[in-house]
Amino acid sequence: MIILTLAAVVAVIEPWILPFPPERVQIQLTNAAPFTTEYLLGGDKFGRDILSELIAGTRDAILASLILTSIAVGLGTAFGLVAGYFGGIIDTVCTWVFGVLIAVPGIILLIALYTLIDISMPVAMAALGVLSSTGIFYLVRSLTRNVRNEPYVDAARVSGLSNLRIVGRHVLLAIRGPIVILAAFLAGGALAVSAGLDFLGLGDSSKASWGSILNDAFGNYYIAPWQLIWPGLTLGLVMASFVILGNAMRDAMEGTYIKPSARARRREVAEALRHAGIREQDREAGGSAPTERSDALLDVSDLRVGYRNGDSLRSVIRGVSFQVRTGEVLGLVGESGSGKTQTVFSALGLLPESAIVIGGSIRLDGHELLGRSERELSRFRGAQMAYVPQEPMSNLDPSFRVGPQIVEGIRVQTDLGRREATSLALDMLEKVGIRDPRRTFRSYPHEISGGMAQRVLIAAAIACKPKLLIADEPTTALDVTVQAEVLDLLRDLQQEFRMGVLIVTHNLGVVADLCDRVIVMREGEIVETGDVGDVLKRPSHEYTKTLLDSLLDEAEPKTESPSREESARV
Ligand SMILES: Nc1ncnc2c1ncn2[C@@H]1O[C@H](COP(=O)(O)OP(=O)(O)OP(=O)(O)O)[C@@H](O)[C@H]1O
Repeated sequence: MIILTLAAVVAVIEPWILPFPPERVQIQLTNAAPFTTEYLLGGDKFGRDILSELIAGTRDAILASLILTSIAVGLGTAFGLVAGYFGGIIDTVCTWVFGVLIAVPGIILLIALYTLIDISMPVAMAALGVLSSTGIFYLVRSLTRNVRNEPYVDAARVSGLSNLRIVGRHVLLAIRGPIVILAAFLAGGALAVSAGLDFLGLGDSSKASWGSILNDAFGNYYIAPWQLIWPGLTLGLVMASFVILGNAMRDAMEGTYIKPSARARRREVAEALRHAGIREQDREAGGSAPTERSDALLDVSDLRVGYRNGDSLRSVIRGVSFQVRTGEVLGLVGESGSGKTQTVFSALGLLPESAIVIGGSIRLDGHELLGRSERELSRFRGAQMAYVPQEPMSNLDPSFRVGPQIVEGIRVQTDLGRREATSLALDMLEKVGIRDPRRTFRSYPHEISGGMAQRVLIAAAIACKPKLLIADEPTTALDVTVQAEVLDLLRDLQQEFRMGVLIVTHNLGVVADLCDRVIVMREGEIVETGDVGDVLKRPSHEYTKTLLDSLLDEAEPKTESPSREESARV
């Protein structure tokens, strides 16, 4: 860091600190030894001061490094983010263009350009920057693909943030570590390349440069071998400083890159299948045309969702229909894999790209949600429907303090200024039972407990007073005492705000505690629905009885469902 700062300072104040003009020749000091004459580092074979030449070459060396690195990082990062985040055709085009760039032999091209049209150093470095952006592009693209399905990115999407903001703030911040490190290595490499070109005599011969000093010393090797030391040492020290800086940054930022979750990896595999020729969303569903109004707040009708499995389509939601009314709490229960999350993700617009909505409709307050673009959906999320996820910790962006994440969502959904949004966020934190809202507001996610993180997410979800709150297993990741507190909190808030609540759970105890009505799902279908009291007292389906039995046994709900034949007998 000290060496790099020194080099940068020398580059700026170079004209004022030169001991001698670098081109001044004193024949009597030709090959003068270092520390013996007025030339501190000695004289070169023409009688010029080596120290003055080194100082004079610093500005161009740093400039070359800056131009190449900033163009490579700027281009690679921008296109990598866009390709990785949006995928599809944008990704295909970007990957193709950068694939072509990677095949261009940069140094040979530069030598040809220098020889044929005598380009200037900044132009040469800019051209090399464009060619070097491929490494950054592929790095950023792959990191972005891993991060884009992380729960906290989904959470940002659900809170209504635009894609630009999500990419610029949440994704870029999560992946910044590796980019900074690669940029430091690129900067060192750029120095070597520019010195190498000058060494070959391709640069501006009227100006002193580190490469040309090295070249002069090399030609004079048998007479004054020590002349190689100074340019070699300067180049080596600055390049090594860049590499050490890169390593130090990697150590400092270790852990800031969030590893892809199993879910994200599963999605990537599915996405690869889609690229192998699988059709995108089936547009039979929904559409954005206005539809007839229904009394229900959320009206899901004949929803069918599937995933391509080789040549066949595997249905995971098979004709699901239900309604959530204003002020009502509806529980969605079922064994693992029964389709609860896929159902609520269909409403929230969070299904992975590989999902195919085969048919049906989901209306929120009379407005069809299926088939809408991200931009259109963001008008509904946050203000109209909000989401409380299963894993509170992974739904908070670890790079930001808790408070600004709530404020950000509020400001996107309302006209409030920063100050008012901050005060609303603090009020909400207090409302969800956080004792010291200001302290929590200023904390990073890793500084708060899981229960507190879930309270924070509930505060963020209800801040804009949504009509519908969707909670996906909101207590599963919490310990038992905290579970009860969070359920109490949800009940109180639901009554205070008169929200419709759709709560996903595999736990009939939660249903009994919180819900007015319940839907029991199995293998993508609804097998039983009704008022909680009726369903729990007189379950009509064998599978519901199995779930109830496991609850009464005080055991985990059984995940083995009765066979279809057995169910059919009921
Ligand atoms: N990306 C995907 N690709 C293929 N199949 C998927 C994908 N995501 C989910 N599924 C399948 O959809 C079905 C329903 O999954 P879903 O996550 O909705 O279940 P769930 O009832 O919410 O289970 P859990 O309680 O374990 O979260 C499962 O069989 C699952 O394997």
